[in-house]
Amino acid sequence: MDLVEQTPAIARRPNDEQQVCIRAEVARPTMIVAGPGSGKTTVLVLRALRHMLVDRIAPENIVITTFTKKAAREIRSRLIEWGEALVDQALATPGLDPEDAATLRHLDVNRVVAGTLDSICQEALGSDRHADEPPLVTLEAFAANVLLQRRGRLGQIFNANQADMAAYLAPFTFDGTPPATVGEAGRALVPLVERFIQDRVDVTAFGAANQPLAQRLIAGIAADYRTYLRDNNLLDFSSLEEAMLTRLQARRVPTLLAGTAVVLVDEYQDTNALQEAIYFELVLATGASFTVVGDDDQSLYRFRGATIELFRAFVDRCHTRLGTVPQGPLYLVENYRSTPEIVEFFNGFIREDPNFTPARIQPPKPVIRANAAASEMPVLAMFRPDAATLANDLSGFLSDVFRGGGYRDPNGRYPDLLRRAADGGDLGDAVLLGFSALEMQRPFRGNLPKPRFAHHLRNALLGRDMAMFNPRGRSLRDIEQVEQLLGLAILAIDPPNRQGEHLFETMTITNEAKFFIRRWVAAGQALLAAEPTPVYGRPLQEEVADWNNFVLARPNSNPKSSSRDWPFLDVLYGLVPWVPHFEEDPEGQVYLEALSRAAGQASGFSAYSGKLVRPVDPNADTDHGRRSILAILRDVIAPIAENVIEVDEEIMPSVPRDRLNVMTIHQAKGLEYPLVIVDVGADFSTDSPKNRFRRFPDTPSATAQIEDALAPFTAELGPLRTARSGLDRSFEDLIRLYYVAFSRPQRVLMLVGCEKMLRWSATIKNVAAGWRQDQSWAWRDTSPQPTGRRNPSVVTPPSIHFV
Ligand SMILES: Nc1ncnc2c1ncn2[C@@H]1O[C@H](COP(=O)(O)OP(=O)(O)OP(=O)(O)O)[C@@H](O)[C@H]1O
Repeated sequence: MDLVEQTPAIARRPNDEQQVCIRAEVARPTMIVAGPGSGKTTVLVLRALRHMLVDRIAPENIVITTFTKKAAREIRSRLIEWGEALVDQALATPGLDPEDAATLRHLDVNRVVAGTLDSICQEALGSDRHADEPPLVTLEAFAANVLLQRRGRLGQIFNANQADMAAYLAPFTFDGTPPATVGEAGRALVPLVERFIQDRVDVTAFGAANQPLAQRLIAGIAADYRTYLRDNNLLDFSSLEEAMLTRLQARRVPTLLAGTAVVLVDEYQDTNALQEAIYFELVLATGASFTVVGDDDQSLYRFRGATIELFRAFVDRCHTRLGTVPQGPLYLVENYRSTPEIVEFFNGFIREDPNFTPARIQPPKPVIRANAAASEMPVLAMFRPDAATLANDLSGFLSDVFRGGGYRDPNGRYPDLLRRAADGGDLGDAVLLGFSALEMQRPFRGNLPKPRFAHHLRNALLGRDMAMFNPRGRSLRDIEQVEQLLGLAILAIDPPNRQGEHLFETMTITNEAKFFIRRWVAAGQALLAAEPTPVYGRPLQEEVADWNNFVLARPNSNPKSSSRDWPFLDVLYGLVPWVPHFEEDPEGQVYLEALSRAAGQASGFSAYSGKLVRPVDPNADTDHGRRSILAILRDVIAPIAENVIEVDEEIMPSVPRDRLNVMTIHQAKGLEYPLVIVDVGADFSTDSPKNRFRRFPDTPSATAQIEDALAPFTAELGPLRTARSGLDRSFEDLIRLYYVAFSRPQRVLMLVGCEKMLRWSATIKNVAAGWRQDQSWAWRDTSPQPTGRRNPSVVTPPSIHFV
């Protein structure tokens, strides 16, 4: 079997269901519900094209929203590719009306408004300001955390009421432990405060006098924070969407959306209450037609407020809010993505646990069926005693498939040779998906972080001359080149010869931050001492010395002295040429974007806007130059050292073809690959309570607990969500997660894990490996054995072939 990507849909005739919805009336909302790979996104794209080509709706009046930037790019490229093909074909029609021909020639499909709802809100509100209005700045989560601490007075309040606050926030932290520092409290608080808006919580009732002290304090912190944002024209992601809703409710539709005639929403199952309100108001304000597509079994974003019940009740909600009964649900039942063996596997998986059934859409949607002929390639599985052995064997398998003559089952159970596509197939046709993409375990109680499977795999691949693309696998602060660049930047703006000490040593920042900053400075010093090759004849030492002259107000003939101030970004970019990894390596480019974003965010909330100011008296406490350095250290450098800056690999338009792409399952939503490897438990070698939340939770997840805590104050959502227990919802989330993973492959699905999970008497229970919530195990054949025969030592599910 060659690992070839499937032919795109446009090459074939859409199936009947798709034709039904393509012919749907424009004015009535439409709901399409269908399983994975059935063409939901394809329908949206075709529908948009039909509106442009048949209904003559201008592209800029069509809005398509999707869940990730990557999916938005995918939709845009399909629109352009298929749109151009259709236009060419139409133009070749004999006797075409000249007016129609002129319209077709001028059609610019690129003008369709396609993106995530956040990005569309950002663009619509940002481009709609009056000339005298200050620009809106959207804050990232880390900046929101910093501001909560400072402007929401979290620091003082937390320190004065630590026992109450820590106990209240404990269930909402990553591992359920009470936050010990203000930074940790901030991290637990940000999602709660965002939800106040996303879930449209009655914050007055939440913080009322009869409520627990911690709740009252949190309501106050949130109020101060919101006031600060409002007064300073700052928005976090939830207030960005809220601002859009307010405009729409007041019928002040932003110019970008004013002419909207069509609203098409992909992945509607992950919509939150605030987003639902935006869609309804946009439709009411513009009279646009409204189509949503989704799959209740693929809702993954509960932690961002996604409320599957809104999708399940779409028909009723449309009726109530829009006053019209939508068409649907319409079903798509054929899967055009995967082989029948894979479809059978994920169909079985989603129906495995009877406790999951009530969480699914009612009436149940039809079971998805494969459109392709049988491939004779079963679902594969590779289980090994430990993560290092597994990494080694998996890299050997990948090397056979993508670099060698192909992989053949040594036992001849499936006759086909598995190999890369003859026409340009490469490692980029494969993806490794897992619960997390992290390559190191989180440090626990001061222990050194231990390498995880993805880390072993990176090394094993390197050993066979192959590489990985996993920028999110490692923390920014641990990357060798990031250490060097930030070390150099600190040496440039905060040289040690200021009364014998770096300024950062005198600051009240966390010990964690200081620890990493010191490490970076040492890395920077080492690079300086190594005297790297000059760039265009300029030695690195000179670049650093010039910045030193600027910040210490020394006479300086260099152009740097000419300006009154310099954005810290210029310091970073000035040093980048001596650390070529950032320009040459795809992972390096992603890291540089994250660093630039951290520096850029400072312009929105930091004193001196993230700029380095020329000093007058560099050693005086009141000097603005000196203070501007402190602000950069506190608002840009310290957050990176505290590991709160997220790496966003979505900025890469495409992953290099010669690398194995590693992603979280969340990121893989909506995507497809010829070969998908799903990590179902490579690092689960014991039944450790610490990793139970990833495989078989014994307590409700942090997100489920936040939902429970807010339920009494969200009159509408609360009862909907809590109809199922927090623990049930945590199980549901895991089932949906792995269902999405198992339905991504086009040709081959391979599960990888630790052998101990397969023991007949295994204690490492794992939803991804067929365990049901009632502790029974689908992979274990419990039918009565003939007398005298003992149970085998390991389970061997019939539908999976172990390699
Ligand atoms: N009618 C069709 N004929 C042939 N191929 C199709 C058809 N519809 C969709 N496809 C192909 O099937 C694959 C899956 O389609 P699509 O991504 O639209 O499915 P989806 O329902 O949105 O999937 P998911 O829910 O998993 O995101 C794509 O490669 C697409 O090109």
